[in-house]
Amino acid sequence: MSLLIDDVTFRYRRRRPPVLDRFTHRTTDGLTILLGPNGAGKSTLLSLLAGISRPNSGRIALGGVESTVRAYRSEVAWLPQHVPASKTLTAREYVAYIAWLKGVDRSTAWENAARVLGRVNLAAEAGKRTAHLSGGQLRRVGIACALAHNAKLILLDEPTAGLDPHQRSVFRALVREVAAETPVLMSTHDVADLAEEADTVTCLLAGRVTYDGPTAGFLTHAATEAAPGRQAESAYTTLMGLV
Ligand SMILES: Nc1ncnc2c1ncn2[C@@H]1O[C@H](COP(=O)(O)OP(=O)(O)OP(=O)(O)O)[C@@H](O)[C@H]1O
Repeated sequence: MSLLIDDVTFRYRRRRPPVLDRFTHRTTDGLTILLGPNGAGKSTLLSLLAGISRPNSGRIALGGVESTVRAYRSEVAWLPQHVPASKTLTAREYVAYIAWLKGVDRSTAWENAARVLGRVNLAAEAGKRTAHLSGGQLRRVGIACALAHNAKLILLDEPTAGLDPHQRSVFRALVREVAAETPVLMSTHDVADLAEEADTVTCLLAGRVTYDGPTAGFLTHAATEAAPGRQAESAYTTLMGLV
């Protein structure tokens, strides 16, 4: 199902320069990664796509459903950059609660929660209160929340931040598996780790697109002298005007 972002402009305050300036994009199936330096507008874009904020102009629609319509939010799963812990809810209760809020019935939400916690390697922590989990474990609870209902689009805001190297590689395998069924749009600073996994790359710089297309095309921006395994970083550096 395709996501249309048509000529979207967004500013946090009137008379301030826009954070996103006439941004247009149509997501394809599979995994799209969103790259850009700090402050480029990646989280802002994802919160617009999650239906949390509204564009000042332009439109966002998923399979023809506009982001301003209530039904849109239950079609989209969103992992924000900061996952708030709960003092009272266990990991399983937390994930089940999010699934229920997205419209899954109680017993299915409870079953789904156990299944997706297993997929993010947290089965052993399912009964622990989220406030007692480590930062990386809480992040994985957030990823589980994004998988716990039948979303038509999954948005992940820096999902690998704070994950240890083993969990990063578990996550890479998981995201490939998930993206084979449901389109995933994910912001990341892990250019080297993730760019080569992606089907599509979108580069943002100060709210404008510097590249939007297949990963193979992105990699052609690498310097000819870039070492093997460093092509993605080199392409990023070129597209961000850092050389
Ligand atoms: N709530 C807010 N109010 C005002 N300005 C904001 C707000 N949130 C973000 N901004 C500004 O919008 C711009 C884009 O921020 P955003 O968080 O979208 O960038 P980002 O690409 O996700 O950055 P990072 O890689 O550091 O997470 C920045 O200049 C930031 O200061």
